[in-house]
Amino acid sequence: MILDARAPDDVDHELVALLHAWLPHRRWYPAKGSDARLSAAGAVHLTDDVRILLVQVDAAGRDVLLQVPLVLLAGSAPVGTDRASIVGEVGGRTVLDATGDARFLRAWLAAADGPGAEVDVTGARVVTGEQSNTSVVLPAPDGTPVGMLKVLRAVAAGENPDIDVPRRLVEAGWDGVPAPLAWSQARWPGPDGEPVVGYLGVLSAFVPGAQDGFELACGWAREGRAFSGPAAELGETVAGMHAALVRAFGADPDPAGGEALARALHERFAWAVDAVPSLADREPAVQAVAAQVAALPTTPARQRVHGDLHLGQVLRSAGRWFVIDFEGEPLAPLAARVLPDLALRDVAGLLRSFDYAAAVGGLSGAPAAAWTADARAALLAGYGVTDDPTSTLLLRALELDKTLYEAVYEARNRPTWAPIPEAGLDRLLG
Ligand SMILES: Nc1ncnc2c1ncn2[C@@H]1O[C@H](COP(=O)(O)OP(=O)(O)O)[C@@H](O)[C@H]1O
Ligand SMILES: O=P(O)(O)O[C@H]1O[C@H](CO)[C@@H](O[C@H]2O[C@H](CO)[C@@H](O)[C@H](O)[C@H]2O)[C@H](O)[C@H]1O
Repeated sequence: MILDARAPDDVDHELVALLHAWLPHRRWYPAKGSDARLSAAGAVHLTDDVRILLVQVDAAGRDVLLQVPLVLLAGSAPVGTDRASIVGEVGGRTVLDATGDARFLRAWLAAADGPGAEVDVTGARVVTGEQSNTSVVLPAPDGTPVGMLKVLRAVAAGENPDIDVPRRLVEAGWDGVPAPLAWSQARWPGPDGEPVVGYLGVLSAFVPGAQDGFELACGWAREGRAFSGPAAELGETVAGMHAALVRAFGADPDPAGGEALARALHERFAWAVDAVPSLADREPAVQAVAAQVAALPTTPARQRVHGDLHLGQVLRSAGRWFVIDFEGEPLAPLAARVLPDLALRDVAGLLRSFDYAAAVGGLSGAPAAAWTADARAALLAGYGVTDDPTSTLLLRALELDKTLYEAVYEARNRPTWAPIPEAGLDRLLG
């Protein structure tokens, strides 16, 4: 079923006024630190007291349509309500963030497509953490977690790789991804007023006992324990994922050689300098890497990839790795995130993650270098990357590209972590 958004009413406009104060403190708010203009683009009325507000966020250089599910309660918030979920008050009604609310979840599941799952919405638990979206654990009636609902925060018209790709991977027979169980879509007026359809969220099979790969790696780094075993298995898992992506979506030969990649690196650099002007003095070194890449007569075929693979996107359960979050880089436009790309981009993303895990795990200097070197070698061996000059250069260029992205990401979201990509640039640019 496709849910239709209604034109915004007076209550929606009042709700947006309330959100001015609440949204900037949400981890998933995409325009932190900039002076954004918020407006109501429409609302899906799930029940009389639950609505999904679609909020247009216009910030310098960024237009995002945000999904904000809200409950409007008569009277004050019930005792025990998490303070962070209280948005404010409108017309004598208390406004709550609805993502973990049984009323919202019941209505969401009733409107969703897919095989579905039997869940007890009253036992829902919102996951807190470093997220671009909001995830909710849903238990079965016996209390065992059965599904993970991801409420997408930035919504966009068209296919969503975070739903489409896992579905296709499961169809291609790959079991390294949690299977999508239910997904929901809405229709709202697009920029030219014509209706467009996009995804609101997806419920995926819950991976029991899963450990976040980043937390796991940070823990091992903190203990000074070599990560080569899990890293090698992760390399094998990613190789299996890439093979399944080719089965599902095919692959295109690369007619442009290294020039296309070099151009993309220049563009990434210009984008990064625009956001973080202090990067400008890296230009000669970035250009030198781009020039080497441009001289490559051929590069490997392009295929669908994960696009933002890092240790926070992999889960370890019962000695196996699972890959999640196929949304691509949240700071990139959707059209760019679904283009075929070099499979090595995902490998480079994981290599970057080892730098983060070492730093967050408290390692620096020679112990950090030794820990990351060991994990890197194991990942590359597990994946099957050979150390020929072309692969080495491609990986360096792709790591550089990712590090520039991270410099912008950290400046916008976690400025205290900005030294991690900064050190990465020092390493990659010599
Ligand atoms: N299917 C799942 N089973 C168990 N835990 C999951 C599942 N999917 C996600 N998670 C947990 O939720 C967190 C956030 O999920 P993710 O898809 O990365 O969201 P986001 O796009 O907001 O970053 C993950 O780090 C992981 O700990
Ligand atoms: O998981 P998301 O899709 O929200 O990805 C974004 O946020 C990530 C951080 O949560 C960010 O990843 C960077 O930090 C990680 C540690 O927190 C590290 O493991 C990654 O290597 C590093 O890139 C990701 O870049 C961003 O798109």
